[in-house]
Amino acid sequence: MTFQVNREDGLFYRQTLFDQARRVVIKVGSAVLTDADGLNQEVIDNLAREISFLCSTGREVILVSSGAVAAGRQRLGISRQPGEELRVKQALAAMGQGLLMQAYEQAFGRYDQLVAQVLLTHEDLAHRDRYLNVRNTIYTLFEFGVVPIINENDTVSVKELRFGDNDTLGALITNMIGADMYIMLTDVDGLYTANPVTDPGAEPVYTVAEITPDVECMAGHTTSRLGTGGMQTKIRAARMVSVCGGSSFIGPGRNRDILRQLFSGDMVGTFFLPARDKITSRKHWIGHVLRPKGFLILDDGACRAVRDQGKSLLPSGILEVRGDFGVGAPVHCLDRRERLVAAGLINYSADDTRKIKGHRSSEIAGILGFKDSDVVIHRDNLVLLDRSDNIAPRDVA
Ligand SMILES: Nc1ncnc2c1ncn2[C@@H]1O[C@H](COP(=O)(O)OP(=O)(O)O)[C@@H](O)[C@H]1O
Ligand SMILES: N[C@@H](CCC(=O)OP(=O)(O)O)C(=O)O
Repeated sequence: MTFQVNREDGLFYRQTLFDQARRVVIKVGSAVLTDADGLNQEVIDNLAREISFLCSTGREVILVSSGAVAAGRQRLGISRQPGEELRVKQALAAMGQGLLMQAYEQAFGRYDQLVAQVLLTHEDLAHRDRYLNVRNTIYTLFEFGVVPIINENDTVSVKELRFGDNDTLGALITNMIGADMYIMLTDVDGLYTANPVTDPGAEPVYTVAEITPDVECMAGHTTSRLGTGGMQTKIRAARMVSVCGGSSFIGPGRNRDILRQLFSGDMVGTFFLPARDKITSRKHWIGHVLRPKGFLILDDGACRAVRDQGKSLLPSGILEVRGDFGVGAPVHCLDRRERLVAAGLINYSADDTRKIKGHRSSEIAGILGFKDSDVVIHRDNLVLLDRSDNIAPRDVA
């Protein structure tokens, strides 16, 4: 299979990238942290030991941790019901987040490692000033030698704008702070060619050079009662990190020495190499953090110009405009079959874009009575996406 590299090359890449990684984000999922009785204290103690060890090697580490809902459930003594309402989960998270932090505070305390709680909503990352504030806070915590422990602020997150799974949140944080590596610890040994829980013939994948549609097809949803998103959200997260130049890893969170093993070059779990063509942090923010306020359907020529020739989007290539948005809003560009092509910040409002669609740039001033730009989306504000980046519902946010 073309997306995989051979074992020797894989080992070499891993060793080099782990040696060089100075800033690392570690995400630990509900499937590992929690069991039927709530938080698994042994896993928390072990994580604290392993992360304190990494910090002692001079690395800056962030922990993205789930577990608030499970901890709240444990304290209230109520079991999980099928189709549980969001408000119930939010109430459980409100109870459990404090308990989760208490568990970490104690566990890290044994190694004299300081920790801090950072709770985020999607809105915090979608507003550029808030995004930069969060980043500065994290950098300052690093200066103090503190490990930030991040979770979604479940209690205030509205349904439509939730990260939902912490895989995505961890990837956004990795790119935001320019971390070298994103480590996702879960309840399976890594990525398999199919879900190993349901398919006994599934084989482990060690090193992924490029996240092709073949790789995406391997990923199934979660079969655990505790996790959210399964491998699908992990692969998408790995892809987001890879296009920004970082590497990712998926591996077994219950393995006692997992971080020591990884950083000493053991061949465990699945490693994803950085993409060859990386995008800037600003383009990452446009394409992966912002949710679209509208959609543009493009003709084939416009898709080719944007995707293959790196050009700006002209009004002549737009077939249809969906949604109601203002100047500067984030929009998604789709092809005729409604497959995702790109995301960008638009130079005209929805009403004005509807008026100029299908026309030449030289006609804009005549139609609108003004012309702010020849192009509808400038290529500096345009980032290519594909099917697997589609995190937004097709109706407008
Ligand atoms: N191809 C695959 N390889 C490995 N695991 C897979 C695959 N497809 C689906 N899975 C599922 O993904 C689960 C891990 O994801 P999830 O339950 O969301 O964990 P977490 O809480 O750690 O994020 C595994 O338990 C497994 O059921
Ligand atoms: N934010 C929620 C967890 C979300 C969640 O389950 O995510 P994941 O760990 O990716 O399966 C909590 O703290 O309980």
